[in-house]
Amino acid sequence: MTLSLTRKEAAAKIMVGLDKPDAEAALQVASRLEGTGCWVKVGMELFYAAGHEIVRELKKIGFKIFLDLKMHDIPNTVRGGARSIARMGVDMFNVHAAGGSAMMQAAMQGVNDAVEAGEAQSAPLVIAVTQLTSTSRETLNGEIGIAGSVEEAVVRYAVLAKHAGLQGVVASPLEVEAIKAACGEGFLTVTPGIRPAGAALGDQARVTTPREAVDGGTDYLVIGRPIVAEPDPAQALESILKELTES
Ligand SMILES: O=C(O)c1cc(=O)[nH]c(=O)n1[C@@H]1O[C@H](COP(=O)(O)O)[C@@H](O)[C@H]1O
Repeated sequence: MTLSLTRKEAAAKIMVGLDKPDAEAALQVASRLEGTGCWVKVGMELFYAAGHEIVRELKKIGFKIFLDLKMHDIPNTVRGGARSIARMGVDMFNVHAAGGSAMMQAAMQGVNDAVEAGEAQSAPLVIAVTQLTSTSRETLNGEIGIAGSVEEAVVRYAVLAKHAGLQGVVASPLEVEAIKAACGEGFLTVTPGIRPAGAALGDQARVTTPREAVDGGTDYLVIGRPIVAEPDPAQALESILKELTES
């Protein structure tokens, strides 16, 4: 089914991955995206270089922020990490489902700790990375040692994340239907592995176009290089929005 979205609806689904080496480069792109209504994602490259300050700057501009640090550690460490993240006032962050349910529950506890102590005004959404979108079935079976299809592995992690109390998962758009069938429509799917027709795949293994991802029922599309590595990021975002608003 082809879903017809307004421009506002389409923009609110897009999370632009600000994968840039420093604050200056990130803010240069962000300034071009200001006012569009899209989210921004701050990942390891930018956060390890520019830390809390870049999060503050992006919030000041008015962006909703997905802090993508993919925590994966013992429960006590993740609980403390989640509390620190919640204090920063981001809207969403992620942990690895492979850390198991005690670790994921600890992330939720860390968020509650911050809210109850009055350190965070509201609780960020917490989502779990299932299988990285760069992972193919060959890698899953042959290197990581998990048998079966990628979809089976993703759904198993999604169910675990749901039972641990998380609000959603990161997966490829190819697995959204199966995740929603197993975890319910309200369980969020955040999907990288988005490539406009003809764009280079790079290291991504499980991909769809923006239109296919939306038609497949995803909640959020994470898009990095097809926007931020283009000479004109605003124009690149516009052409993706155009694709999503045409029925
Ligand atoms: O958690 C993520 O955001 C993530 C999970 C995943 O499985 N695959 C994945 O690509 N990502 C992130 O999504 C972004 C995708 O970027 P592009 O491949 O450049 O569009 C990167 O910032 C990745 O770190």
